Amino acid sequence: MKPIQAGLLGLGTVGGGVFDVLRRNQDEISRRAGRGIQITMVAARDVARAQSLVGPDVQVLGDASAIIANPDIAIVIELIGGCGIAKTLVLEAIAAGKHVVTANKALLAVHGSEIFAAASARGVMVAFEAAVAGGIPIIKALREGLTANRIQWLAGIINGTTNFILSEMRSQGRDFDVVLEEAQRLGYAEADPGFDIQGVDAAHKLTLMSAIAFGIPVQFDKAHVEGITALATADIRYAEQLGYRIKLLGITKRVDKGVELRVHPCLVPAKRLIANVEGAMNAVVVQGDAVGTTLYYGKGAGAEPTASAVIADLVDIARLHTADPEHRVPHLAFQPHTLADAMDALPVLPMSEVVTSYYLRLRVADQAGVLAQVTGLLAEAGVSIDAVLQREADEVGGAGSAQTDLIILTHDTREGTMDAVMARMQALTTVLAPITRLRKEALN
Ligand SMILES: NC(=O)c1ccc[n+]([C@@H]2O[C@H](COP(=O)([O-])OP(=O)(O)OC[C@H]3O[C@@H](n4cnc5c(N)ncnc54)[C@H](O)[C@@H]3O)[C@@H](O)[C@H]2O)c1
Ligand SMILES: N[C@@H](CCO)C(=O)O
Ligand code: NA
Repeated sequence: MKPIQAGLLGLGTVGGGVFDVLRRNQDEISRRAGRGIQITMVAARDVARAQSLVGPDVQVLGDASAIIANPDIAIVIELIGGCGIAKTLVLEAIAAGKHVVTANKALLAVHGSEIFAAASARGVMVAFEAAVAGGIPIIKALREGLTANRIQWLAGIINGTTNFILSEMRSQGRDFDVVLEEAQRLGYAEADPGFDIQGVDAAHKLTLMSAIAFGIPVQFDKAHVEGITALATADIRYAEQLGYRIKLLGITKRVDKGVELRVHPCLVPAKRLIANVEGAMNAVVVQGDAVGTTLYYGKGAGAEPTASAVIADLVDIARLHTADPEHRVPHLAFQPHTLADAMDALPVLPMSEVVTSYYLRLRVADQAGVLAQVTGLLAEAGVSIDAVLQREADEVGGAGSAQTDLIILTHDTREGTMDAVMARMQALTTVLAPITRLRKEALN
């Protein structure tokens, strides 16, 4: 059989990795796919540079649309990123009847409904394993491996850049900004690293996993998104003293009233495997009713780990493209006509309805009665306390300091209740700075 031809749009970190891995492992890949897979055309901004990277056998153009229009190209690999030109090109490829492989989680989390509908109508596949947790085959696992299960929840470290920053801050005491620069140099960070550190990238990935886990449409606009920019090293230290690690987690959970969809820094018991996922590594824990808890771990960013996922999608397409579209795995695992009803039955809940436990840090006046005032307000609101840690004033503010840190861990509480009680605590004259609130999850 003749090799299937692909056009690659964007020869940056991931595009370069795809090109290299496909060339290096082409024999094994074609033995698996049943035919060769060749990138015969590349679109790049800097054509001369790209041509020198890919060699003379590959045609390099500045105009991506010309590649999409080429009748020999069956698969378009979109590795430009973002929701601008990338969206136009993906829709153009679908309209031209080309299958699409993309690592672009921002595009699919925001415009997935439109893109998947267009692809289904045209009978083409949009494959996106690389968009979530890089090289970890989590889309494959959720869509196919766990298909027997009613998924109850999943939680993951799904942004390598922030996990790298948090790991280095905790274990080496390094500064946030210095580690972020290193993550950018290593090719982990998004083009706009604000997406990483503000939790947006993790929320894009979580939105896609949530849709696949529960059979609901992608609803990025309903996700609760918090990043790590407000996290203080003091909190990382206190969490450790209490037996926890702080991780930026994406959590989606099926509860009675609907689905939780949230990204925020989170205390996780230090003994959990996921608490020990360090550096740019990713991990996703999935709880299914039949299988129980499963854990997926690996490199979530970087050229070749991400290329591994892109090429897996290319192989799937090479095998499946002649199959009747109805026999392919649906984009979001569930048959598309069932998604809207499921959304009514499982609405994404506002954060005020989420029930979780909390870590609170209050900078308070070091005087008698403050602890009683604060715990009194929690008791009045019906919030039960799990642990209290009070630092010596000298440790916090230096010798003779009149301030101290009070750290409180709570049992499960509705977020709306916690918001109200925090407002009352904040109004106390003995509370001297904005209260830090982090969530805490047992993940068992
Ligand atoms: N870097 C990672 O570790 C990683 C991991 C998973 C997913 N992703 C996703 O993969 C995609 C690519 O990321 P990246 O890190 O390789 O980015 P990158 O910035 O390194 O590469 C993007 C490339 O696209 C090129 N480009 C821009 N506009 C173009 C156009 N109109 N025509 C042709 N080329 C154009 C740029 O010049 C650049 O070389 C993004 O969606 C990103 O979110 C990246
Ligand atoms: N910027 C992303 C790349 C992988 O999607 C990360 O750091 O995880
Ligand atoms: Na993946």
